[in-house]
Amino acid sequence: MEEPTGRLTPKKVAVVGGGLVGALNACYFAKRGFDVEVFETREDIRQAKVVKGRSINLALSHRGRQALKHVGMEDKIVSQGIPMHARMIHSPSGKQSPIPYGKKGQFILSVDRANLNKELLTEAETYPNMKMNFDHKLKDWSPETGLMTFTRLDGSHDQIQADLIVGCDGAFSAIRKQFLRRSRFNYSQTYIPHGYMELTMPPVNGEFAMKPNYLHIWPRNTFMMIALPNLDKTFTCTLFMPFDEFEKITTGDEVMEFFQEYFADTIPLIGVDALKRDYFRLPGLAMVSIKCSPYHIGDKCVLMGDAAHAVVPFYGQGMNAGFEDCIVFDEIMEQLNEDFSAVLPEYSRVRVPDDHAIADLAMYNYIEMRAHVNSKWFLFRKHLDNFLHFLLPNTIVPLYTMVTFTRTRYHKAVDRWQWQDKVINRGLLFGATGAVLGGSYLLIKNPPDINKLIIPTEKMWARLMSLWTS
Ligand SMILES: Cc1cc2nc3c(=O)[nH]c(=O)nc-3n(C[C@H](O)[C@H](O)[C@H](O)COP(=O)(O)OP(=O)(O)OC[C@H]3O[C@@H](n4cnc5c(N)ncnc54)[C@H](O)[C@@H]3O)c2cc1C
Ligand SMILES: COc1ccc2c(c1)CN(c1nc(C(=O)N(C)c3cc(Cl)c(F)cc3C(=O)O)c(Cl)s1)C2
Repeated sequence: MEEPTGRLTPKKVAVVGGGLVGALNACYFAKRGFDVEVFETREDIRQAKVVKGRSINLALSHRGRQALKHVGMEDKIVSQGIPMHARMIHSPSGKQSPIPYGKKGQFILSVDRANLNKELLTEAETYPNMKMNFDHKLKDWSPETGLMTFTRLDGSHDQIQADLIVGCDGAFSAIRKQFLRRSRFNYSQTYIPHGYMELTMPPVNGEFAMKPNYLHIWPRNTFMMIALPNLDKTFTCTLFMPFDEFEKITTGDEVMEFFQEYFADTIPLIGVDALKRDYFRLPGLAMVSIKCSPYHIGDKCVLMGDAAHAVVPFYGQGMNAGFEDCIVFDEIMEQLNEDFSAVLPEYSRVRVPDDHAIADLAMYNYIEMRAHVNSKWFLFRKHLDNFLHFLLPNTIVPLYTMVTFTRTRYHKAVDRWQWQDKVINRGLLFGATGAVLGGSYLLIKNPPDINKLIIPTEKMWARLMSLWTS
């Protein structure tokens, strides 16, 4: 808009949703000099006693760190996180096997969700061209005029106009509702049959109950638990289980039977009374996968974060992907001179394939882990990945390495992984064929003395199998 002085007044950007992505996005737009207003339905969480979150802690990896770095927040957030250099796989017998995430110095971070959100809100408020509006729930908005209607706790309404509306209002986005009414808007939503429940593992004599710099995993096919460390020396354990299994456990004794069968080593660490009490504190929570396209309407509105792509957490990438949305959008703003009519369609064109790829990957990993992954298979696959990467570092890069430790576009990481899988499978096939052919040739050329062959006895097989399953 042109002021009487001829000076251009900054365009107004409304960020709807002051969660992790909204708070970070507010910093990105404010840094560019826009007049930014954040509208968040909750009260200011920095004043709240308890913050109800979807997960108490999260894994922050490269993509998320790069996004934080762009607004000068990486060092502060990393300093408040706990490095996890490896996974620690817990077998049913309680055996613990570490698998490094990569080379020395390659680690992911366990960060506290509420603290991260608070830090980002506080950083956003340091910009003079920023206005925070808590207790503002978006009820409706018009794609034609950009007029938004917010309701307050006291029942009053606010009507707000903006040049650009950025929908960061999460998986059940109110902004996205207007998209659903439009022709050629694609939308899919899948609830998975598993739910999750968080349990706390307290310190033992003031120290972590388990080794702290690991992402602890108890892979049990249908069931799985993971544990991430917190700065207060507790672990937040997240139990993943089908809802119909959650519903079968109705008494404290049944909780104990279940944990004795699947997660016996955690019982003394979480505590019997705490398990019996906390298991019934909240029901298992649902996990949904949402994909949609395009992410924009005209030059007026764009969706980012879970509002655009809610993913199941089985790659630890939801927040990292949402944070990366902010960098990608900002890079396109730079390329196209902040011309919203060009930036928004280009953002959809570039970002939709990548966010859909990570949504598919996370769902694939959920199905894979539910079906095939127990502790032995998990160990085998990760060691195989790391071995092949060691052998052919520039040819075989594990998928999780590309996803977690690089900014390789998600869809290109999937393409590369599918190519690698073909190469490995062909290699294994040729290798096996070669071994069979070579072995047969040698057997024909030099037949063995049948009397000297060691035929495994029943007892030997039993011993072998007991070793394998222990
Ligand atoms: C169990 C679990 C584990 C996870 N682990 C990881 C992990 O390890 N690593 C990772 O990267 N990601 C993880 N995630 C995903 C991550 O939590 C989300 O991707 C991330 O929170 C998305 O941030 P967001 O800001 O887009 O949405 P949200 O965090 O949902 O924030 C949306 C905000 O919008 C506000 N809002 C909603 N509706 C309105 C409205 N109508 N008007 C105004 N405001 C509104 C909400 O109050 C909220 O503050 C996990 C998720 C779950 C469920
Ligand atoms: C707070 O709640 C949650 C819930 C789930 C997750 C996280 C935090 C953090 N998560 C991470 N996943 C990866 C990963 O790439 N893969 C393939 C894995 C996937 C699963 Cl399911 C797993 F158990 C281990 C790995 C692993 O490789 O360690 C990371 Cl790397 S971090 C999953």
